[in-house]
Amino acid sequence: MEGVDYLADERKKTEFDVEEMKIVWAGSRHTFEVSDRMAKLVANDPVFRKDDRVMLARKDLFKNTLRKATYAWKRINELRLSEEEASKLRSFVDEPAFTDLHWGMFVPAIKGQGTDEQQKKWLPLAYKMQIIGCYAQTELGHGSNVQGLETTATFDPQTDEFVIHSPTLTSSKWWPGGLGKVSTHGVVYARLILDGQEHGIHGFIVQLRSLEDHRPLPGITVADIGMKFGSGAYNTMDNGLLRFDHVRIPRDQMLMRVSQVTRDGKIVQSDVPRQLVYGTMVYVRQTIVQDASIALSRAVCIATRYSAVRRQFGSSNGGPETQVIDYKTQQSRLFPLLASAYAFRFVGEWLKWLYTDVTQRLQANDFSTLPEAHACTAGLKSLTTSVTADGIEESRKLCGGHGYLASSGLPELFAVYVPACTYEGDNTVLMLQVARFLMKTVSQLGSGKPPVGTISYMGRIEQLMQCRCAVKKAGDWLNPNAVLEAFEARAARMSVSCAQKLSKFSNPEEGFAELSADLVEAAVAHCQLIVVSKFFEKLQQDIPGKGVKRQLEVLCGVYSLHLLHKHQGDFLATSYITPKQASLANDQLRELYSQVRPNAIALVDAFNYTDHYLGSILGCYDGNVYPKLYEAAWRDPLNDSVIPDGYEQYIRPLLKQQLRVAKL
Ligand SMILES: CCCCCCCCCCCCCC(=O)SCCNC(=O)CCNC(=O)[C@H](O)C(C)(C)COP(=O)(O)OP(=O)(O)OC[C@H]1O[C@@H](n2cnc3c(N)ncnc32)[C@H](O)[C@@H]1OP(=O)(O)O
Ligand SMILES: Cc1cc2nc3c(=O)[nH]c(=O)nc-3n(C[C@H](O)[C@H](O)[C@H](O)COP(=O)(O)OP(=O)(O)OC[C@H]3O[C@@H](n4cnc5c(N)ncnc54)[C@H](O)[C@@H]3O)c2cc1C
Repeated sequence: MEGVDYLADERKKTEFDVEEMKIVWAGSRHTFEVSDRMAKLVANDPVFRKDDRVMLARKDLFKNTLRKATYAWKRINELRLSEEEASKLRSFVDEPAFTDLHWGMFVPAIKGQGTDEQQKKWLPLAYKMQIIGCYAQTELGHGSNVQGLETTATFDPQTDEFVIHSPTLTSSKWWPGGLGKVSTHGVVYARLILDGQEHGIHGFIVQLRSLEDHRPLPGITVADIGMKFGSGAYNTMDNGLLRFDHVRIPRDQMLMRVSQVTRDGKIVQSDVPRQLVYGTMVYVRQTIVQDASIALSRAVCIATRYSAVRRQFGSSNGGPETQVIDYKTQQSRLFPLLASAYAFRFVGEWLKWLYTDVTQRLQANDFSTLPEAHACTAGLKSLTTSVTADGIEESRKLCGGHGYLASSGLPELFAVYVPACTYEGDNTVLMLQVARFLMKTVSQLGSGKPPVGTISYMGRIEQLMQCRCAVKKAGDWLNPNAVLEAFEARAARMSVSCAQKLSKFSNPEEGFAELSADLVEAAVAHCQLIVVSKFFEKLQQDIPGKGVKRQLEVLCGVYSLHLLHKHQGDFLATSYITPKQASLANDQLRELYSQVRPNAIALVDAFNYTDHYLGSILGCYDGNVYPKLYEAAWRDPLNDSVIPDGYEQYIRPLLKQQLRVAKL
């Protein structure tokens, strides 16, 4: 029935102020209002319909995306939206497109690595979309190993130009989003060669297509790399391949904030560290952490609402069956994901602050916090995307058979999201960067330079190596200090243990390679500690609204104790806790699930997602799932006719043949 709220009884159980929780989730009242306005604008505009996306063939799908992206740009200009509003509007359109790379990587690369003059020349064109750009770094042969890229940029002093060339098949650029069919320009990463000498990887602005007729410029071969995982999903994006045959660009199109090439072909290094060539990746990793909480919360919202609607078993005296959300097994799979979504939201907020802080310091030539910013963005990108990708798949299973239907929204969400574990740095490769940072920190302990920021706990290494958990009863695990010390001791001990093993190798690189699986585990422990500690820091803020802080305390407990339970092997092996204390943590966790239960629907309502954005029948706000599933089945093109196409050609002859066999 239209207008009936099938989840009304659930909403009546709520013990906190949902409207205030929406503000906490959004980050501020202002952000909430902007998001809410942009989400509704998109949801109410039929051009942004997306329920037919998974049915479209690639060409139609791609053209449809072009239509939506250009219409979104038109609306942004007509309504004179601010940068913040425009970015929100694009995210609610919820369809990967060339514009993501243009705004998300091409523009930031020029901003971060271009000189003032270069920014003045290129940014106005990019801001008006008079040129469209991509980020062309990865090649067929190398993605993770950026130093291994093969494209060359050779300076020709005669003409004052760089010659961009792809010397091998494996040097073909491969994957850049927006490159395949749309981009007119790219920031292309290549090995700089001056007078026969190599000078490492640098970024160059290269025009790829004519601004008149969109044809590739002379010497350029460009195409789409083909279909990717899933239907709909990331196939809206034209990931591309690109080859250069001695393509010439003016010298001033090398991005020269980090190093400059002079008219006579000499390289001049500025004070800026060379790692800033990787700066765009640091920026995007930080945004990916913020996006992880969005993707996970969408999946959790769908699974939570459906778990309250779905009933199986347990009817007594003809009464209703049990809501599947009441099964402890369902809660133990669902509520940690709900808590993780909130945890990632807060750590993402903090990481954005850290990134802004490091950017301001870099502008003042203070490079001291760059290694920590790299380790935090790399590690948290890796941790949050892995948990989110697994969490979306778990949410699908939490919805039983119906979760496998495209109309649940979960298969497409998974297919769109899962490459986040690979792009912007493979998650294992990134955790190894964190491990390097940790090993360096341990080796410098006692050098008189105290570790700061997220690594400051290492400054108390002696205490952390010796302390023992003081928990005596389950409720003691609600004490933030007990939880924090447990995570600090576990992380510190795992790092020190790796460092001790490493010191036995005469060749440290060999040791690092041999111990890399243990090192990744130590890095994960460190990153989980960061997330837990940022959740506790959030709770120290003034949080208004009836019961809001209390709910967040419960979720923080669920997040940290479920990690403790899942990784109890680490905590036990490092001898910080006893088996009895591990068991008490699990008892407390079960108790916390009971406290989440009456608030579960309100906790996902606080994400404030429109039905359009969720794109899921199972997750619709009113919970009226069954009639909607039934109607959606009838909308499938296979049901356009009672007798399917192909009946005469295949089914009829088959049945006839079986008849003949039966007669024999
Ligand atoms: C609104 C926004 C929307 C978002 C839009 C986007 C949507 C998303 C769409 C999808 C878009 C997908 C788009 C895409 O996918 S774009 C392509 C993304 N590609 C990658 O992420 C490649 C991954 N590989 C690397 O980053 C490097 O090559 C690594 C790091 C693995 C090694 O590298 P290398 O072999 O050179 O280094 P080293 O290990 O010898 O270390 C040397 C030193 O450098 C330091 N170091 C290393 N890296 C950094 C750094 N970054 N900042 C600061 N420092 C750094 C390091 O700590 C060490 O320091 P020290 O120990 O010597 O002191
Ligand atoms: C959807 C999508 C969009 C993309 N968009 C862009 C884009 O816009 N621009 C762009 O330039 N690139 C883009 N990429 C490329 C992406 O950045 C790379 O694929 C990514 O960095 C991983 O590199 P790789 O493919 O070389 O993986 P590989 O490094 O080949 O990884 C293969 C396996 O080897 C392991 N491995 C590799 N090195 C090590 C090591 N040192 N130690 C231990 N294990 C290791 C990895 O863990 C992984 O299991 C995109 C990729 C995808 C999937």
